[in-house]
Amino acid sequence: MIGRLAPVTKALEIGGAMAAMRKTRSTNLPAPYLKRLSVREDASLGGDYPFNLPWLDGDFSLDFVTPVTIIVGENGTGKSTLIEAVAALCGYDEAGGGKGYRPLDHSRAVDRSGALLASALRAAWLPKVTAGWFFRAESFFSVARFLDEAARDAHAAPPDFLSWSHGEGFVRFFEERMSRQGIYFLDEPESALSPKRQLELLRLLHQIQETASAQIIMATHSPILMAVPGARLLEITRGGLIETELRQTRHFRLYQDFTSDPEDFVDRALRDEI
Ligand SMILES: Nc1ncnc2c1ncn2[C@@H]1O[C@H](COP(=O)(O)OP(=O)(O)OP(=O)(O)O)[C@@H](O)[C@H]1O
Repeated sequence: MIGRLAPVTKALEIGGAMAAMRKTRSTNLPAPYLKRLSVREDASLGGDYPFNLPWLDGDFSLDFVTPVTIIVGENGTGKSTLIEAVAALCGYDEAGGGKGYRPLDHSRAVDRSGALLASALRAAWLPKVTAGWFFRAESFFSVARFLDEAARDAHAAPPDFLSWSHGEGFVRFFEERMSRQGIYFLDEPESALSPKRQLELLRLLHQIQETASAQIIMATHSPILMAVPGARLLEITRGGLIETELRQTRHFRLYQDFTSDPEDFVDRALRDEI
């Protein structure tokens, strides 16, 4: 009797798992889901920040053609503002978190520039996905605390990302969240990660790029994270966003210069010759 029931139980378990997976997937189409970003015809550009960013004009548009899109550029070129704006346009709080999460106290002057810029933009989807996350290193701790409190309120086990080191907590968080279908925004995720931990994130991003199981839009200064095979690398400059390659980025060339002869590099840097 047991022998006959076991396969039935197994089949039920597999059926249950598949049903659960189907429940968390809203589409069988591959990423990218957000296909295009463009400026609304009725947007009034110019004037004050963020509408005066040098690359933003009426013709600005950005096509997403790969599951993983990586945005690079110098400090102050507008990467964070752009990521915040796209995240806000997709329904995320510009302070970071999941949809509907308001983990930060917005009464205390959190910058609204991303949401402001979102009002000038239009998004085209195929299909529109509603799951995902906006990861910002600076708000990770309040988000993690919020997740623990929300789990406790629901009498569930808290995810407890904070009882790990910063880097370990970040990587655990990425592994847990980004294994699900959705759109994920990452703003400089390397900030708490050692180069070795960045490799763990690189592997995860590579898997997402290969399987097209989620869409990632990430701003980074890390040459390791820029190196996801197959991902589209865009450099943000005053003139706009241009497609580039890892070895052409200033970040890569600078690190290459440094590692090939650190003493000479530092010497030149101290004389302000780099
Ligand atoms: N609230 C604000 N008011 C006015 N200017 C701002 C404001 N926030 C940012 N800026 C300016 O807008 C530009 C873009 O800022 P942003 O933070 O998006 O750059 P970034 O490329 O993400 O830089 P980083 O690499 O340092 O994170 C910068 O010149 C910055 O000084």
